Amino acid sequence: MAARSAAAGLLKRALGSSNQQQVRCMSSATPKRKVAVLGAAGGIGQPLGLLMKLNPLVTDLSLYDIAATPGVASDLSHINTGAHVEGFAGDADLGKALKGCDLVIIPAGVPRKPGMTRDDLFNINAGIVRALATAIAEHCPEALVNMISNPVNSTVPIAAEVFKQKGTYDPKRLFGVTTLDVVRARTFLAHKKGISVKGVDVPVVGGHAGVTILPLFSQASPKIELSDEEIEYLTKRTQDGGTEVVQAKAGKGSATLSMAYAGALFAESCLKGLNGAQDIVECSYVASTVVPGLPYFSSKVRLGPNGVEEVMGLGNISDYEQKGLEALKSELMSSIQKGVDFINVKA
Ligand SMILES: NC(=O)c1ccc[n+]([C@@H]2O[C@H](COP(=O)([O-])OP(=O)(O)OC[C@H]3O[C@@H](n4cnc5c(N)ncnc54)[C@H](O)[C@@H]3O)[C@@H](O)[C@H]2O)c1
Ligand SMILES: O=C(O)C[C@H](O)C(=O)O
Repeated sequence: MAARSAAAGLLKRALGSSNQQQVRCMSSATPKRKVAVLGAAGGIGQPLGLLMKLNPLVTDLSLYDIAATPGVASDLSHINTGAHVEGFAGDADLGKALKGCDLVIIPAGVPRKPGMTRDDLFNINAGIVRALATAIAEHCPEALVNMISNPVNSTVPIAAEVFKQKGTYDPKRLFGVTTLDVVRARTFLAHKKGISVKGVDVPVVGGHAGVTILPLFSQASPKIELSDEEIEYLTKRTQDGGTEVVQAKAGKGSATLSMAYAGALFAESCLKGLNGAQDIVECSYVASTVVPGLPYFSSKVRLGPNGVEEVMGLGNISDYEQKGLEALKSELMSSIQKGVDFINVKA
């Protein structure tokens, strides 16, 4: 998948060659791209802002949070890469933060503590996402939206319903970010088999919570023989990856650094697609007809100038994965419905 080369690019940039980058960024061949991070002062928002500041595809970086963004923006603005950085704090500034954006990344909202499910975040995060989606519809209706805020299985339908009400909905432009599941599946597979993670890829389909996360190890590349026990272990570990971090952080939040990395990979692929690159494929949770009865589903998606150019099917999956697919349907559907109802059903 394209994310692999993007990963190499991110690392190369993070390690140096920033002067070269600046020159490339200013070349007339690179279109101007404004990217906003909403929730930019948070655990994900700050390192994600850093990674976007290092990305030569970003010409303007708009950092928004309810507070503290001027400091984060001032800090990042001293880095000698091309992106112009501005910080915006509070409701009154949200419109300015969004105006002219090509891509809006949303890691705003509360994270889990041990013992919580992602759905336990719904009551707080649903309202935050509704407010941010409303502002996007008003100020940058054509931007691509990368939704990180949990529960992703519900926050994507929430944003979609807001956009529908505002008359701006384009299913090609709204993405639930599930890249961290792919990043984990690659890492866990490589570790388990004692091979280099370079070049390892694993599609992950379904949604982004517990059993709705369905890694397809039968489609891993390179082709790797796995026993039933290994598949069971790797599947569970990928599904529980977020909980593993929540428990290790012991009350101090959930994955932030690995999420910032994954979010930056996905955002870079979106920007490359917008800029006309061919064959950029990522897994993402999008409006879908891949599984009848599930209006949103994560699968491989081909990205391009319009956002989603093609939602790809599941391909051949193993009997074990087919069982996993059956097992995720009811939970995923009820999370989707909960998001839809939050916008449409009056309490
Ligand atoms: N999709 C994924 O794979 C994935 C991975 C990790 C975390 N997450 C989710 O990302 C979210 C953020 O996690 P975090 O660790 O960065 O949390 P955090 O608490 O460290 O940061 C969240 C930030 O959002 C800000 N915020 C709150 N309301 C806002 C609003 N209305 N507008 C703008 N900003 C607002 C807060 O001020 C804070 O700075 C959580 O919901 C978490 O569950 C998703
Ligand atoms: O697990 C969480 O709550 C955060 C995120 O969804 C993750 O997968 O790390």
